[in-house]
Order: sequence, then C-alpha cells, then structure tokens
Amino acid sequence: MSPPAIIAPSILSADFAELGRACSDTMGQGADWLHVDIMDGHFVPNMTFGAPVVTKVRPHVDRPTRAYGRGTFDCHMMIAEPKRWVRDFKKAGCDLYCFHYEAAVSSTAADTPEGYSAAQTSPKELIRFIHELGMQAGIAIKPKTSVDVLWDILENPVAEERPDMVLVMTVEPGFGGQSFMASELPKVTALRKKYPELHIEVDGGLSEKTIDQAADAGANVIVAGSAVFGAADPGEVIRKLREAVDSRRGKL
Ligand SMILES: O=C(CO)[C@@H](O)[C@H](O)COP(=O)(O)O
Ligand SMILES: [Fe+2]
Repeated sequence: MSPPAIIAPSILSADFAELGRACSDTMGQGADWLHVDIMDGHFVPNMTFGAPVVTKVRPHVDRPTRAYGRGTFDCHMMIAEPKRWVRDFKKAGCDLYCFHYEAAVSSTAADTPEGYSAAQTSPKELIRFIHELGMQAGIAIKPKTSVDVLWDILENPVAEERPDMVLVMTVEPGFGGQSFMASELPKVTALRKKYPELHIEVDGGLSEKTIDQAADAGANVIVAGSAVFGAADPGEVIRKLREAVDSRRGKL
C-alpha cells in the first residue's frame, strides 16, 4: 500500500515578514511538513533565502520525533550547487534535503573555502553525504527531465545511496502560483507502479481542483503554496488535500 498523505504547505506563499508565525499557524491548521523553497537565482530565475533564515524559523515549529514525522522541514533546493549547502542546512534544522537531479549532474561548481569540494558529485554520492549527516534525502526532477534518469538511482543495492523521496515537479521551478502541468503525472504513475512504498512528492499548482489527478497517479506528498496560504480557511484546504490522497490508498 502507498504511504499515507503528507501535506506540505510551501512557505514561498507565506508572508515573509511574519514567517515564524506563518509557519506555526500552518502547522496548527493541520499541515504535516513545511516545504521550504530555496532558490539561488542561478538554477532558477528567482531568489528566496538561505540557511540563516531557516535557522530562525526552525524554533517556531516542533521538531519531528521520527523520520517523516510532523514538523519535518522539507527543503527543496533549487540551487546550482546542492553539495555545497548540505552542512549548512543540516545545522539550520533541515530534516529532508531534496536536491535537483539536473543540478547534481552539472559540473559548474567551485571548491568552497570551508575545505571540502563543492564540485558536483553523482546523485548517489550526494545522497550518501546527506544521509551521513543524518538527514533524509530527496531527488527532484524538472518537467523537461525524463523519469528514466531515476531508475538506476532507485535500484541502487546500497541503501545509503538510495533516495527516501522523489519529487516530480508539476511546474517549471522558480515561482509559486503557476498552473499545474498534468503532463508530468505519467512520471508519478510509473514511479508508483514500481515502488508502492516510495514517498512521491508533487509540487506546483496543487489545489482542490488538481489534487484528484495527482492522487490518482499515486502521489502522496502534496506541496501546496498559493492554495493553502491564499485560502480563507487553510485548514479546510489541507483537510481536502489529505482526504483525496488517503481515499485512494490501497486502490492504486
Ligand atoms: O518549488 C516551487 C516553485 O518552484 C513550489 O514549491 C511552489 O512554491 C508551489 O507553489 P504553488 O504552485 O502551490 O502556488
Ligand atoms: Fe518547491
């Protein structure tokens, strides 16, 4: 059976001037995780914030007591040098470090002054590094990236080098409030068929209008920014998103 619904509001749509309170309010409204979008202006044409802001926000939300527990900080790293920031985000309180496949396999990074190489490694080496620091590891793919790049990574017999979650982007990364790309759902269907217990996250354009399609495909981790933070009753939206996913468990 697929894993239960995990609803992860994207704080990109929150009021940044009140970020700590926005995060704790959202948790009080029934969110499971917080989805934290990190953008560097290189990998995507937009910038958000880095580890110092995560450090300040983290105490506003209870730490999870187990992997994937309530309060998980799900950091979506839309950055060109994912290896470079793993340590800083661990220190800041990130629980799940989700990097982009496309960034990991590019080779533009330079070494860091901290004395370790930021030169990009293979996804499996990056996953191992994230695990060694005690975080869960996620791997994300953009709409133009084929799901086929993931099979080898998911089949790896070495458990420490396998991702705990796959993120299938349902918009081009960079901005909240874009239209959902249903064209990406066959990737989710293919992943769910092969991996009944894998955490499969979808991100971009999720709302009460699009959740049924995503849930039918087999997604269980649902990111929603504008749909939650723009709602008159965010708790009601979170509840409906959860219900849509959980009502399909065991039927996929
Ligand atoms: O990673 C991203 C955008 O790049 C997302 O997490 C968005 O922030 C989701 O926002 P909505 O599409 O739900 O408004
Ligand atoms: Fe995101």
